[in-house]
Amino acid sequence: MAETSDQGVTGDPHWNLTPLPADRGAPDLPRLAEALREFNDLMTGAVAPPDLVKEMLRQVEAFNSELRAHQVPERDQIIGRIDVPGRAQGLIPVVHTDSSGPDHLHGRVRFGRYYLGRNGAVYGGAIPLLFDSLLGRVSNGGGRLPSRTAYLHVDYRSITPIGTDLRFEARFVREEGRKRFIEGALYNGDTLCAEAEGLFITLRPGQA
Ligand SMILES: CCCCCCCCCCCCCC(=O)SCCNC(=O)CCNC(=O)[C@H](O)C(C)(C)COP(=O)(O)OP(=O)(O)OC[C@H]1O[C@@H](n2cnc3c(N)ncnc32)[C@H](O)[C@@H]1OP(=O)(O)O
Repeated sequence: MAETSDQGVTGDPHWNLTPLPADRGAPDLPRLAEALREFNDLMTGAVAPPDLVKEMLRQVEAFNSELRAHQVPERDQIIGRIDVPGRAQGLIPVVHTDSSGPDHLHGRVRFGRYYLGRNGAVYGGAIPLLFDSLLGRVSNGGGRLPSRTAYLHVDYRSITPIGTDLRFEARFVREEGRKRFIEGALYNGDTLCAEAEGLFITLRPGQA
C-alpha cells in the first residue's frame, strides 16, 4: 500500500502526484513551515514591545509583497501536498504516525499555543479539523479511490490540553457501496478527549 505517514505519500496511482520541483524551495519548505508554526505559537503567547511589532509588520508586509509575484495555479502549489512532510502547512498540527495500515492510523499530535481556546484547552473547532485529516487519510489510504467528507460527527468528552503529547487512533469501520464509515479517538494519557465518526463518499469518475 502507499505510505500514508506525514513523512510523505508515494506510489499511489490515484493521487497522480507529479515529482516535487527541487528548484522551487521545496527542500526548505518543511523547515519554513516548522518555523512558521513556532512563530504562530510564540506570537500567540507574547506581549511584544511596540518596536518589535512595528518591525515584524514591516518584514511581513515585505514578504507578502514578494509572494504576490509568485502565486501559481492550484495544480502547481507545493504547500498542502500530501507528499511533503507535515504537508508544509500551518493549519493542522504535525501528526506523527506510530502505526499505519490499510484500515488504521495510530499516532501522536501536540497542539501548540496557537490553538488555544481558553483555560489551556484546545479551541473546539481545531479538533474536527484534525479528525477530518486523520479520518480522511484512513478513508483514502489502502489504495482506495479518493473520497470526500460527507459528514463529521465529533463528541467532546473532556478538555483537550494544548502543549501536551496526545495519542490518536483512526480506523476504517465499514463500507456500503460508495459510503465509507471511519471512526477516530483522541486521548490524553488514558483520558478520552474527543471521538469522531465520519462518512466519506467515494468520488465518481470525473467528480472533482
Ligand atoms: C495514499 C493516500 C493518502 C491520502 C492522504 C489524504 C490526506 C488528506 C485527507 C483529507 C480529507 C479531507 C476531506 C475533505 O475535507 S473533503 C471537503 C469537505 N467535504 C465536502 O466539501 C463535500 C461536499 N459534498 C459533496 O461533494 C457531495 O455531497 C458528496 C460527494 C459528499 C456526495 O455527493 P454525491 O452526489 O457524490 O453522492 P450522493 O449525494 O448520491 O450520496 C451518496 C450516498 O451517500 C449518502 N450521503 C451523502 N451525504 C450524506 C450525509 N451528509 N449524511 C448521510 N448520508 C449521506 C447519500 O444518501 C447516498 O446514500 P445511498 O442513497 O447511496 O445509500
